[in-house]
Amino acid sequence: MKIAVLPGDGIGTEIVAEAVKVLDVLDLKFEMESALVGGAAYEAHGHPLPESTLKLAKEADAVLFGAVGDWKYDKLDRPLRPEQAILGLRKNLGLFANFRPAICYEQLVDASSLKPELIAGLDILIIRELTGDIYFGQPRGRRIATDGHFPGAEEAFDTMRYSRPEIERIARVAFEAARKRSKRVTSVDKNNVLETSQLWKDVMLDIAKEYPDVELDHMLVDNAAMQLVKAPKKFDVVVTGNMFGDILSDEAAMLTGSIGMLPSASLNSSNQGLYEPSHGSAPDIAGKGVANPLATILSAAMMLRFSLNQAEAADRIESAVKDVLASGLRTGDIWSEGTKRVGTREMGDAVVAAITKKTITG
Ligand SMILES: NC(=O)C1=CN([C@@H]2O[C@H](COP(=O)(O)OP(=O)(O)OC[C@H]3O[C@@H](n4cnc5c(N)ncnc54)[C@H](O)[C@@H]3O)[C@@H](O)[C@H]2O)C=CC1
Ligand SMILES: CC(C)CC(=O)C(=O)O
Ligand SMILES: [Mg+2]
Repeated sequence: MKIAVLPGDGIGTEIVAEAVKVLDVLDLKFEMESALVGGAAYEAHGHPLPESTLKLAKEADAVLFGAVGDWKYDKLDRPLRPEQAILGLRKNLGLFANFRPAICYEQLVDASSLKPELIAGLDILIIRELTGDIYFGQPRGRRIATDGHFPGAEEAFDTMRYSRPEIERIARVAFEAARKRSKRVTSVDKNNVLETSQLWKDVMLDIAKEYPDVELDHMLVDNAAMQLVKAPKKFDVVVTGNMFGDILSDEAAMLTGSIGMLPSASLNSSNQGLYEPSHGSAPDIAGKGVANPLATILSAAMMLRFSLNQAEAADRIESAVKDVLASGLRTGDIWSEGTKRVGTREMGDAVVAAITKKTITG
């Protein structure tokens, strides 16, 4: 088994180092190989997703990814921007199904700005379609106005596009996931305005016929954004398109205490996966040693469970994370009165120590 380790930029390198430390202590039989990606790869090789990095990712059984991007690359041509690396990996590996579980750990209920009764016991699974929609639709581009009325004015356009097969396969992923949970799926779209969303809803209704044991409801995305903070526990499995899922999952992260707590798994049809925290490279805190590594560590646990057939090891990581939170250690993003503030490295060390202690005491 081989894991491609792609730390990327900003806090990516800091948090992935902690996840690797945790994987190392499990003493499992796999090989890890690292490569540059994003801005780091652009600096070294002139491209955010060099052929060698893509090849490593394709050949690996799983990819552990940090984050890419920095404001300093904002003026680069789009194909050279660091974010194209993660989009390119998703597309090239066919990672169409993105799982973003928003779980509020008991120990973090008080850290949230939401009322405890709203989030205690929260366990939502956001399933985001990841290789279609406006992030990939063609044509896209910019036009210089030529009519002379607005000399130099520019028009820019992107294309929101979904095909029936793309929606069918993500629908099945959501219904299958719901079967293992509460048997409820909420499909989120904007069908009152968008053609793509009308197709999305039609296809969801069609696929629902294959799953008579699962209840399907539909919600418009603006309402869903509101309901997520009003009554989050009413949701169980949420299935939505690429852009809406991007936005709603960052919102849902705050129900768990912080964006630093939301892991993710992006899978293709052969269960090969890329595992990354839901957040970005956080240039504002990069290099300070304060980023929360738990979303990445929990993503590594998802990797063990989904792609590497190591469910027991995944349980050990998740249980260690709970122990560490119970012991009162917190990075700044989840800190609250009465808990102990620690940095990225100390948090990773604490998870390693919790795993080691459990191994020794059984
Ligand atoms: N998958 C990826 O590689 C992603 C890359 N990005 C890129 O990341 C860069 C920064 O984007 P932003 O919009 O600032 O989003 P971001 O998610 O990087 O940061 C948003 C806010 O959350 C905080 N934050 C994020 N992760 C944290 C952690 N683990 N611990 C503590 N605080 C954390 C940051 O400090 C910041 O205040 C951009 O270049 C963006 O394109 C953004 C999202 C995903
Ligand atoms: C480059 C972006 C689409 C990454 C992002 O925000 C995400 O996947 O959550
Ligand atoms: Mg995002």
